[in-house]
Amino acid sequence: MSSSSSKALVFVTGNANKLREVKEILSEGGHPIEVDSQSLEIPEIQGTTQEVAIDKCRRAAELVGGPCITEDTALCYKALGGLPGPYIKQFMTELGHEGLNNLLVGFPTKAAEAVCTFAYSAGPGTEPIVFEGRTDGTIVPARGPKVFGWDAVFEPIGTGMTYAEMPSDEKNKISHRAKALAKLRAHLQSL
Ligand SMILES: O=P(O)(O)OP(=O)(O)OP(=O)(O)OC[C@H]1O[C@@H](n2cnc3c(O)ncnc32)[C@H](O)[C@@H]1O
Ligand SMILES: [Mg+2]
Repeated sequence: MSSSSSKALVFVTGNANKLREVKEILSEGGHPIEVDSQSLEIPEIQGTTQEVAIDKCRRAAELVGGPCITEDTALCYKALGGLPGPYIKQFMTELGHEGLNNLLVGFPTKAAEAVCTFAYSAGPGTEPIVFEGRTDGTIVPARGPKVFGWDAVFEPIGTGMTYAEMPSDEKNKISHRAKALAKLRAHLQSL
């Protein structure tokens, strides 16, 4: 982790795996974007993914005192009307990989959408802007290393592999996070 005294863009997150993927994705392509990071746990409100993301980014900008980005990941089960959605972290912690499957016992569809919402604030008092990326998949019994969140139980449509079974560069080509970051990158480059 590093922190910044200048006005470099700061990614505020308490999740080391997110930070690693964001750095990997932003370093690719012809125009790498550099971010500093601050490991802060920001309180998260209840609401839609966008409401949660905007509120978190507002709080982060106040703490950082400059431009920052935050990221929220939701896992939305079709059979459950989009839940657990932005509350997936607590579901993951309490139920584990098996529990994330068991939630769907009795439901005909195991379809789920991984949703990544980046929020960017130019600084304290500036309304955050959000950038969203979505990847469709299926909830399956865990396969692959259980290193990052629910990666082992999410199989993106048409890949035959869970996120956890993919080499990181493969995940980064199709992931919810990569799609959201492509939009954020375009915005930052237009400033
Ligand atoms: O500090 P922040 O950035 O909020 O980090 P967090 O870990 O609290 O993250 P979220 O609030 O967005 O909660 C999302 C949950 O989903 C998990 N997660 C996020 N991205 C994921 C990915 O690409 N693959 C698997 N699990 C992921 C993550 O570990 C959390 O349990
Ligand atoms: Mg969080």
